[in-house]
Amino acid sequence: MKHRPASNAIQGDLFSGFDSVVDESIESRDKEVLSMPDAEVTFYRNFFNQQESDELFQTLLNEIKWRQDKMKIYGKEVNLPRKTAWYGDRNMSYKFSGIHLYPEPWIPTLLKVKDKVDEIAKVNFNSVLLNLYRDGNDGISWHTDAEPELGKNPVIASISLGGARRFMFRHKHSRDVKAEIELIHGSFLLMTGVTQHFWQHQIPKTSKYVEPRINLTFRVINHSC
Ligand SMILES: O=C(O)CCC(=O)C(=O)O
Ligand SMILES: [Fe+2]
Repeated sequence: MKHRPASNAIQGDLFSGFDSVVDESIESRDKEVLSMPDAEVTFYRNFFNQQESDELFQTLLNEIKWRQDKMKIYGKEVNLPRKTAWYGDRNMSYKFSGIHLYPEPWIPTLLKVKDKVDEIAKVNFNSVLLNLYRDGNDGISWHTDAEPELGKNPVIASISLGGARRFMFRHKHSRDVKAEIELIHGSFLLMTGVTQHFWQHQIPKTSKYVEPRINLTFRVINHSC
């Protein structure tokens, strides 16, 4: 499977409405600091090389216990438009609607990814949420990653594998302030600081043909029992 296009990692201008998109004075050639107000967002486009990314995608597709979760819309239960999974430390649980949820235990492939992500983010992540977008009908609608369990300024470390998808940001106080990046195979997007206070994000559905995509968002969940 070939996922990485030669050059169009970011389509056209990364952002509309900002003069300077990428801070080029940064130490690593592969590290791009996005110029967004009220945010700390860094993008590493070649975090994993093509071969590593291909292998990771296949292994995770086969080994993760993908679940079809449901959500309530106007009182009606419908399938989430993606498959999901949650892995993490055993001593951790997450209370949701009065019930305790426990993560699946880490598997070696996830721990390998976690080590590399921990090192760059300088965080010891204790859980990862995985999303499988089977095709363009799958997506995730506008939200922030701001559950109380994630603490005041959550660090969200997001790895993308498989078909590239648009990742859109909109400012919570002025919705016409927007940003967008294409999350390509093997890339790493790191959101820190006050980002979740000011910006929502989404992966829009698309009628264009897109390859399946796996996303991993590493998180630190403070609540434990
Ligand atoms: O798939 C992505 O890149 C984003 C997923 C996401 O925002 C989430 O799981 O909270
Ligand atoms: Fe999110």
